[in-house]
This record gives sequence, structure tokens and C-alpha cells, in this order.
Amino acid sequence: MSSLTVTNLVKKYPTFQLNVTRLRLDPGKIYGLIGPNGAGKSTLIKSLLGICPIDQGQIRFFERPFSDHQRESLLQIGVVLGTTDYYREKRLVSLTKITRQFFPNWDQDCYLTLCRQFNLNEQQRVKELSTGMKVKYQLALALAHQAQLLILDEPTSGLDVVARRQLQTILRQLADSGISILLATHLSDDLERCADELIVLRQGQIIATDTLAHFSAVHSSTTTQTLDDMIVALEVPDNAH
Ligand SMILES: Nc1ncnc2c1ncn2[C@@H]1O[C@H](COP(=O)(O)OP(=O)(O)OP(=O)(O)O)[C@@H](O)[C@H]1O
Repeated sequence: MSSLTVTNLVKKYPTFQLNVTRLRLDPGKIYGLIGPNGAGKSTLIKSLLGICPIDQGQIRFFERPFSDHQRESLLQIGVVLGTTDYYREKRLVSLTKITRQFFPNWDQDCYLTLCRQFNLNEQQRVKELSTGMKVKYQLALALAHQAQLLILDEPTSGLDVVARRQLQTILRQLADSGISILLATHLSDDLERCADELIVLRQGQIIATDTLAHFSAVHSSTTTQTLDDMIVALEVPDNAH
């Protein structure tokens, strides 16, 4: 069973158009969604989640059409979208209490373990958290409702190297347990350490999907070429080098 299937998705903005003819995510894999600034990564993620209405296309989570099964689908998905500043005055403990009511599969032990791992103090208010701590909190919420698919928009960008490595390890373990993960990132470190497959976006279109190993074998012209070099060569048209 696929975790996500997208067919002929179109999302139009006045100066930008996202066109995804086909995309499929399978359980147990981490998909690195990459592309230069403005390529459409966040637009794709928001379109998938119904945050911005699409103009055309079919989205199926766990084989069910999203348009007819929004609530059930969203219960199976964990989401981290940037570091949105919400409910700044609330303590984490109150925010969690509210959040968990929406999720029948909420696992409080898992949530508390993650808070400990991430050094999150539940008595703190949202406004007192650093950027990285906000990301960690969102992740703890996403993971505690036992989502089968995680959709993460640059979750590691505000994290220090220790927290980033910790998160990469957690994501790998989750994928190995059968969870599917869509990870939008600008950090090749994330890709090298945990992605199984790459989805490369440019100007609103997927220009490549490949396993990391195959991508590296095909696109590496020299043994010293880094993953960043290969991505730049693929994403930036020749005449723009
Ligand atoms: N609400 C909006 N209204 C109009 N245009 C938008 C809107 N949101 C995004 N866009 C446009 O869509 C394009 C893709 O933006 P998007 O944020 O999806 O890119 P991205 O790949 O996530 O970029 P980054 O790596 O910088 O986060 C950009 O040209 C942006 O200006």
C-alpha cells in the first residue's frame, strides 16, 4: 500500500505554477524533497495537506482519496511546517493537552520520552522557546500521535548539530519501523545521513526522482564531487553557472 500517491497535481499562483504529474511514497522510506529557493517545495507540501486549495489533480493518502477522507487521512499524518509562532503565551503542557484530544492514537509515554530527549520543559511558554526548541516541540507532537506518514518542511534548519544528528537518527529509526517520511531540506547532511530517495524540484516540476545511491552514481562526474555539487549541477541550468 502506498502512503501517498499524487496524480496530475496543478497549483497555480499568479507568478508560479506547480505541476506534479506523478509522485508515490512507499512505507519505510525517507524521501528528501530538494530544490532551490522558490522551486515549490512548500507549495507542494501545503497542497498535499489541503492548506492551499489545488487547481487540479488527485491526492491519495493510504490509497484513499484525500478529498473524501480528509479527517482520517490527517490523523495518520504528522506535520512540521517551519517554526510557526502560534499561541505564544501558552505553556507547552496546556498546548499538548489541547492537541492530544484530537488524536485517538495519542501516546503520552512516547511524547514524554521525546520531550526528555529533546530537553523540552513542558512548563515553558511557546514565546520562551528558541527556534530549534519550537521545531523539536512540533516534532514531539507529530510523533506522539503515531503518524504513519511524516511531512516535514525543513525541520532541521533551526537545529544545532547535536539536535540535528539526534533527529536524523530518530527519523531513520521511524522509517525502519515502516513509517514513510517526506523531508524538505536544503541540507545535504540530512540527505546523506538519512534519505533513501531524492525528489528534485525545479520551477514547480519534479525533474528527478532517484535513490540516493543511484543519484550519486549517475551524477557524480568525479570522485571528489560532493552531493551539493551534484545537486547544483542538476538544479541550475548550464548557462547560469
Ligand atoms: N501565497 C502565495 N501567493 C502567491 N505566490 C506564492 C504564494 N506562496 C508561494 N508563492 C510562490 O510560489 C513559488 C514557490 O514558493 P515555495 O515557498 O513553494 O518555494 P520553496 O521551494 O519552498 O522555497 P524555499 O526553499 O525558499 O522555502 C514562489 O515563486 C513563491 O513566490
